[in-house]
Amino acid sequence: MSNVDHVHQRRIVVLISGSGECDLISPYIDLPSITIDPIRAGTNLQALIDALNTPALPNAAITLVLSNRKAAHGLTRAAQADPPIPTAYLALQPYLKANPGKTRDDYDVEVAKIVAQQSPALVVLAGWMHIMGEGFLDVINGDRPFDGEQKVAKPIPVINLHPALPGAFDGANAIERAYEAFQKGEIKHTGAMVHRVVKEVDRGAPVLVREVEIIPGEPIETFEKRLHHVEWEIIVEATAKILDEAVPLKVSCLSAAVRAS
Ligand SMILES: Nc1nc2c(c(=O)[nH]1)N[C@@H](CN(C=O)c1ccc(C(=O)N[C@@H](CCC(=O)O)C(=O)O)cc1)CN2
Ligand SMILES: NCC(=O)N[C@@H]1O[C@H](COP(=O)([O-])[O-])[C@@H](O)[C@H]1O
Repeated sequence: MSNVDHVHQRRIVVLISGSGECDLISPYIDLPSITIDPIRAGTNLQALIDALNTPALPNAAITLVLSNRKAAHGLTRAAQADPPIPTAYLALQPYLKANPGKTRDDYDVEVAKIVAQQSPALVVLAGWMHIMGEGFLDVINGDRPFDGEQKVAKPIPVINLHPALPGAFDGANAIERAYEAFQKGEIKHTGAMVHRVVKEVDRGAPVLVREVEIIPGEPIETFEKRLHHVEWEIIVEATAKILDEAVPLKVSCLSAAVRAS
């Protein structure tokens, strides 16, 4: 299923990073054994796109995909969705270069402005590799204006997909770090989670946590493939869960019915 008319759909904005290397990676075919960077292939965005308006993710629309990497393959995935999903690109260093005197905080506010203008019910970080500062969080929480005096009417929930268990491997490169820790006998398994986004990186309240085993002797590529499959499941389940909290389906359908009458 795809993104359909989002006039009456529950609106989602997805943030991604990534590169353009991974045309061969899809949520529904086995990850190739070749060593390409699966961390930024947009496969979790694809899982969300494919779940839209199915029983897994009913009455929902992705109204924007924003990337901080121009070559992110997720931008292609969004453009190839049916109907195409609008995309945007805004990276920190080009922004600072183009706006002398502006700061990382200004960049974070600009990201929040782009997001807030979509009036989303939910923001999903699906491989977004930029630490959000207070500039973003304060705008999204309604504590700071994003355009003149304009503030978001109520806090917009933000969730992040992270390939580790709560408190285990915060930050970037968690998959590799967990695999190495297993080889050293420091952990018996790892996992993946979706958590709420707060200022402290990867320390927001878990929304969905799923353990992933590491099999002794298996190469990292095999382990990583198994972990990504888990991620593709939990990102859809967690998105549906938080979306239902933000805009209960009965309310969303009722408003659609009223508009249609
Ligand atoms: N305030 C928060 N921002 C973000 C969170 C969060 O929980 N709170 N989650 C991250 C996602 N993430 C891990 O899940 C993560 C991504 C990136 C980094 C990081 O070190 N980023 C560097 C730049 C790295 C790069 O550009 O490749 C940085 O921002 O300077 C750590 C953790 C998303 N944001
Ligand atoms: N710290 C954040 C982080 O590591 N996020 C990770 O980026 C990948 C994105 O994959 P994708 O581009 O194929 O969706 C995912 O493995 C996700 O857990």
